[in-house]
Amino acid sequence: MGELIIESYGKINLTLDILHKRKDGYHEINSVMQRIDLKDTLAFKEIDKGIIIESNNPQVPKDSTNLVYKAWEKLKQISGIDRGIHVKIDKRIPVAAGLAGGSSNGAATLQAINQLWNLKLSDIELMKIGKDLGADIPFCIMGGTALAQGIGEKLIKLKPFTGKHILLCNPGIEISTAYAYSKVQLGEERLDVDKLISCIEREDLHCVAENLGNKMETPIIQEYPIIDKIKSTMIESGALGALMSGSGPTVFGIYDDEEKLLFTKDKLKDISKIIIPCKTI
Ligand SMILES: C[C@](O)(CO)[C@H](O)COP(=O)(O)OP(=O)(O)OC[C@H]1O[C@@H](n2ccc(N)nc2=O)[C@H](O)[C@@H]1O
Ligand SMILES: Nc1ncnc2c1ncn2[C@@H]1O[C@H](COP(=O)(O)OP(=O)(O)OP(=O)(O)O)[C@@H](O)[C@H]1O
Repeated sequence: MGELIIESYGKINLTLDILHKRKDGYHEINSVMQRIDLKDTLAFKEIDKGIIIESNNPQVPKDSTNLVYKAWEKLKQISGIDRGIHVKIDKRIPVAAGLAGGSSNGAATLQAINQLWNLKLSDIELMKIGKDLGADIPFCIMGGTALAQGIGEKLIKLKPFTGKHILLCNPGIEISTAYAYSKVQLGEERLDVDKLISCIEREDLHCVAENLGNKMETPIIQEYPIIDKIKSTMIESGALGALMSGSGPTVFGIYDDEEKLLFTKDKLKDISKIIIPCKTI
């Protein structure tokens, strides 16, 4: 039996407003999410029973806490099919970095098993199933550019914002998503998400870069000032805008010019080891 290869893409949040905390502990958000071409590659092979997870990155859990495991378990339960799977994760997306690496692997697994077991579930159905495993999974299935509301599962497709030069820089700290949410100051002040959407609709890159925002950024920077240092280095070296993505700590810079991106890459070398150029897709 051959392998089924699925590419598992990361995301950035161009804007992330956090509205309030719900009774179930989750937060309502208003966020523009964007797929990037930084990806893990997952290779799936059917086996008789159980699940075996392998990865080139030792930070990736191999047990039931892996979203790949959770996706397999959920589809077994829904379909009544009890077949095994062997998954090799070639990890390139930094772990616990605000880039939805785990969620994206979970989404890829739902899509892979849907094919392997011939379940004929639509993307909408997979998104509904995925939402209970992780709030970012529905977007990882949809991809592109989208407005995400609710806990992140209510998605509205936006005009594609593709081919933009992005530089990612991760200071090598892991931040748990639950922790980042717990640090947010909930208040009346709102980010202008509509403005950002209008910039995307007009294909105005400068306008997008000027209207980036993330409610998690200030409290996380208070704890990890290096994030601010990365942002200012990007801006001083020619980025149009820079922001922490999701729950952090990865910072992304937006560029209109690849030369400036490469110049920044050089400037960041002394601050961080993880510097990744990519593009929006
Ligand atoms: C920060 C973002 O990446 C922005 O896109 C997402 O909201 C996080 O999505 P995720 O990592 O898929 O989150 P989950 O794995 O579902 O949740 C992890 C934890 O984050 C918190 N959480 C998550 C999503 C949300 N809308 N509100 C929350 O309060 C909850 O404490 C939850 O227990
Ligand atoms: N397939 C996976 N790849 C990486 N981490 C995973 C995976 N499955 C579960 N995890 C766990 O999830 C935690 C968060 O990792 P992940 O890379 O998803 O963070 P993130 O990019 O901040 O995600 P998000 O933006 O969705 O909050 C890790 O600490 C890890 O233990």
